[in-house]
Amino acid sequence: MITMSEVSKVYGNGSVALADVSIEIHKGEFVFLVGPSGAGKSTFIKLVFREELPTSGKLFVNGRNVIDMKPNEVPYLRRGLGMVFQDYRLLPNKTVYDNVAFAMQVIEAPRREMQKRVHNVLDLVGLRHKVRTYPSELSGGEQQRVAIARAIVNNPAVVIADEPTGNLDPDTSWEIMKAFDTINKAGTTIVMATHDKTIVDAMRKRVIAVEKGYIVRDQERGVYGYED
Ligand SMILES: Nc1ncnc2c1ncn2[C@@H]1O[C@H](COP(=O)(O)OP(=O)(O)OP(=O)(O)O)[C@@H](O)[C@H]1O
Repeated sequence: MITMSEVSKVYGNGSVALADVSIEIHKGEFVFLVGPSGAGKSTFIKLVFREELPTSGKLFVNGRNVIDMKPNEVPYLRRGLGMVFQDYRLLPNKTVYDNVAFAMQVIEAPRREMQKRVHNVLDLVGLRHKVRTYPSELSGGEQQRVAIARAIVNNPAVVIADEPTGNLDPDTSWEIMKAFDTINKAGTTIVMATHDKTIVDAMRKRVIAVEKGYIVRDQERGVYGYED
């Protein structure tokens, strides 16, 4: 699914965000990316969906060569990826239905198929009853569940989440994690950057720890490994 070989990323100001990272993430895995602030986790995620390009190395995502890709191939790469961010990034002037449907409209899905799929993914995150609601009328946890529904509506092979529970209280964070776990059990690969020790320690998934741009630990059924 994701193969990085000797990937480095140095930003224009000289910051080394990733250094010589080689890693393979397989279909169906659930991977936590952990590490101190500024370690390189968000950069890792940005490289995968090609918001940033590596300075050197090789990167393949869903069988696509991310580095040599032509600009018109980038939308195809991103269609195979679902993105979830800490700040939800919903469109404030669209209803829950339209926020989720929007991702399907972009690929010009037939209307009936779209309605069915949007309702299915909203069921999956427990929010079908909110279809006509606007984001400002929802709690943070509900907004994040809408963002998760939007991320999976096109059935991506991989869902990438950057601190998805960062703005949520512990109980709500667990609801969000249950949604991710359900999606993963249905076969979708999940890569999640997080600072949430409680969640990582309880879930016992693969843990990749990054420090100062280097991978310092890669553990099956791992733990968070840092004090909060
Ligand atoms: N656009 C940018 N330009 C210059 N330097 C950057 C940029 N983005 C990130 N960096 C630097 O790269 C390093 C890695 O940053 P990154 O955001 O990937 O870390 P992180 O592990 O996600 O941190 P956090 O947990 O705080 O979100 C840091 O030193 C950061 O200051």
